[in-house]
Amino acid sequence: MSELLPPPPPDLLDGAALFLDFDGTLVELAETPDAISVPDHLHSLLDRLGRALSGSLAIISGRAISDLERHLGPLPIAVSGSHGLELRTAEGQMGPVPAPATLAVARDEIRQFAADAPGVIVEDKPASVALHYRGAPDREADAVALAGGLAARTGLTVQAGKMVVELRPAGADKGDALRRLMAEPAFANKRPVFVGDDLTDEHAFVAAKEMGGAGILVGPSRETAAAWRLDDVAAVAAWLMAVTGGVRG
Ligand SMILES: O=P(O)(O)OC[C@H]1O[C@H](O[C@H]2O[C@H](CO)[C@@H](O)[C@H](O)[C@H]2O)[C@H](O)[C@@H](O)[C@@H]1O
Repeated sequence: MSELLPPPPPDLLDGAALFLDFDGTLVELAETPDAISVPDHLHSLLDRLGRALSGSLAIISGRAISDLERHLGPLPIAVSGSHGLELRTAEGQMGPVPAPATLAVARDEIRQFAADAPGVIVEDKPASVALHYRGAPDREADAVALAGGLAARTGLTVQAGKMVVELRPAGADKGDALRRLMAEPAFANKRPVFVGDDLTDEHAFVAAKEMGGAGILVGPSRETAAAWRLDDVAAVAAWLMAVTGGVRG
């Protein structure tokens, strides 16, 4: 049970490869996907972490890589987007997995639903479509039911998140992205540490644990595969800043 999860120890990143989630971990959640504010310290923090960890640093996000770079600028580190469906390493880009034809059906029906639901937002990604109801929480049950019905009809998978349901092809998840990145030379022989807040991050917590590392849950306690916990985005930044100076790569 996660109730008693302690904060991560200061030496956790010694000999580690670090994988960071984005929304709710590096940036505060906002009313809409585009309304986030990237903290001023983030670029220098990522830069310092990358050097301290000898390059074994990656972002693994549910956002599309192009969307991440729209907010962060060109990323000089390894990155996975769309919950593991897209991956880019120093050697180049893999994916996204080809969008199945049924995704067009899901996009259409989700757009129709949103057109009649003020506050609901549709986010198109290369191989998936997300339906955000943070702006209309009373439509959660309808959104979840629509996603479930579409999944049953199209064979797509539902990815639930914070005030969002997403329809995506089965296949790679964040855990798979972590495993694939750990096979890259920059990550070889390291111990993976994944930091994340959302349900989609549980796949990566499991993968990190299986590979001899650990997960850090961000936010309130819940049932989780993570071993450590930090309270919020500010606590993540404070911990990363505090440990960066002392990391022995
Ligand atoms: O894996 P992550 O990097 O944490 O991305 C997860 C999803 O984040 C975004 O949605 C969430 O953040 C929005 C901005 O704060 C918020 O408005 C929304 O309610 C959250 O679900 C992003 O838009 C999604 O594509 C990501 O899958």
